[in-house]
Amino acid sequence: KDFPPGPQPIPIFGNVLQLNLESPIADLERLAKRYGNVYSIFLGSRPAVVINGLQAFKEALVNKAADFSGRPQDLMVNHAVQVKGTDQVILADYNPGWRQQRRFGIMTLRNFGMGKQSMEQIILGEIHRIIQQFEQSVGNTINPHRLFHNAASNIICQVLFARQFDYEDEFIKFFVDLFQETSKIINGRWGMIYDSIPFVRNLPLPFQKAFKMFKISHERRLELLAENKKTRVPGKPRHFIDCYLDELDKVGDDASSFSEDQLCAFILDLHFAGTDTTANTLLTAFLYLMNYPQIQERCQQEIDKVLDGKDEACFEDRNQMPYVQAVLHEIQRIANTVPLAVFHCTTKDTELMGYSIPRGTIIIPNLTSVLYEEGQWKSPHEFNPENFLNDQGEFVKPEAFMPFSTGPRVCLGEGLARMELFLILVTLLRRFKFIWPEDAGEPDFMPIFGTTQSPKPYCMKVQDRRQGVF
Ligand code: HEM
Repeated sequence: KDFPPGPQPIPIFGNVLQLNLESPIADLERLAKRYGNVYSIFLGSRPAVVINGLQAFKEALVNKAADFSGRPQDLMVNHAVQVKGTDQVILADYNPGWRQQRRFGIMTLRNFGMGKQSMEQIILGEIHRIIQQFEQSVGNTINPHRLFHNAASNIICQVLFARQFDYEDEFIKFFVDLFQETSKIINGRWGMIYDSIPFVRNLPLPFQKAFKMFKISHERRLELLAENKKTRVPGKPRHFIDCYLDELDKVGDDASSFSEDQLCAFILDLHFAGTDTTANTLLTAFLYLMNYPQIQERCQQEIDKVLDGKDEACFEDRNQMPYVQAVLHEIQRIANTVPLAVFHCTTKDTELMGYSIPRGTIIIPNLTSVLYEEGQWKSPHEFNPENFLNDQGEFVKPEAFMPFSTGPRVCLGEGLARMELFLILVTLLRRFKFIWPEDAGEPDFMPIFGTTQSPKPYCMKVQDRRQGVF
């Protein structure tokens, strides 16, 4: 009674056959037009409520945060990722253990230099590698797909365990493949089928690949932990893993949520969440900047002016770059990198915009609906930095800008991600001009859907902006 309305489900399948599983985004938008901003769909026999638009987001994820911040526990992603009953962090339900782990994670990332010099140094160090790769491609075309994934992965690896891998290293290759492939499976066609139709779960269907890859990834993380323990000096942390082990020494694993298994899970969460998201946002950035050359050029003018006489950019410089800030935010808005956030779950019987929603209902926060919401943006459906500029040309951030979601589950790595995006973009635009190759045809801006969505593979032509100057 009073459950949100939605399309009529059919037995066994619920509504999954009525959605385009290649990308359900357009169908979800169509359903919002028909049923309103809070409506229901059935994943097999499981009810889910889709939340759309800023108002519903604020009411659910902020004002009623305690009711709407759980995580479902019986989806493919839980079965594939969870090890030995650990809670993970991303997938942990709304409970004291999750809160403890999350608080530790935020604090440790911050102390390791989130907003401080050392994190900047890690990022700038990795940028040198990216530059080297681009230098080799000057005058030619390059597919940057793997490069940005490697770079994002390497940055988070240095934070987690102070290792910077060669881009050809097996370790980095394995994890980048794992993240790219499984992020497309989890919320994609096969993940939806697994979640909706329990009797197919043991069949040899493509989702089995995700299970296998996560199992291998667990073994690799165990090896990494064992190696790290050989050189660790308690009380002298070198990176995230050491900090965690120090904390474990302090609090013990009996009465706390801290344990080595939980650490192993935490590493995967940060490595996964920190790679595919940032890399795909960067790929979207260059796809658009190449195809809007006047916007790229205006960024370069501002960058040249602000960085004049400086060797390197720093994160603080963003305050002098309103246009670059506007472009970067517009890129994140249009990229819509995590289109359905991570599914939430109600922790108790609750209400939303006049509807009753029982405890344990899957909540799908449709971030796309907010990032493209009519009435919230000057140009909701176009790539236009004016969405983030006022009449005086100053940078402004509308409330509906929430690519990192909102509420207690808001992205834990937002600070790191924002620093990476700014420094990488600014440093690369200062040094190179990126050109859409003449023979590349019309650009295809329609992303490939997944938990994180990515642009279709493309090539870029690279020109060194210093040539002719020196
Ligand atoms: C452009 C880059 C990124 C975007 C767009 C992004 C977006 C998101 C979104 C939408 C969520 C789900 C929030 C929700 O459930 O409501 C999330 C969660 C999370 N993100 Fe990010 N993220 C990015 C980068 C990162 C990085 C670099 C890290 C790691 C350092 C990270 C770590 C996490 C974690 C651990 C969570 C789970 C938080 C929790 O459940 O309490 N993310 N992110």
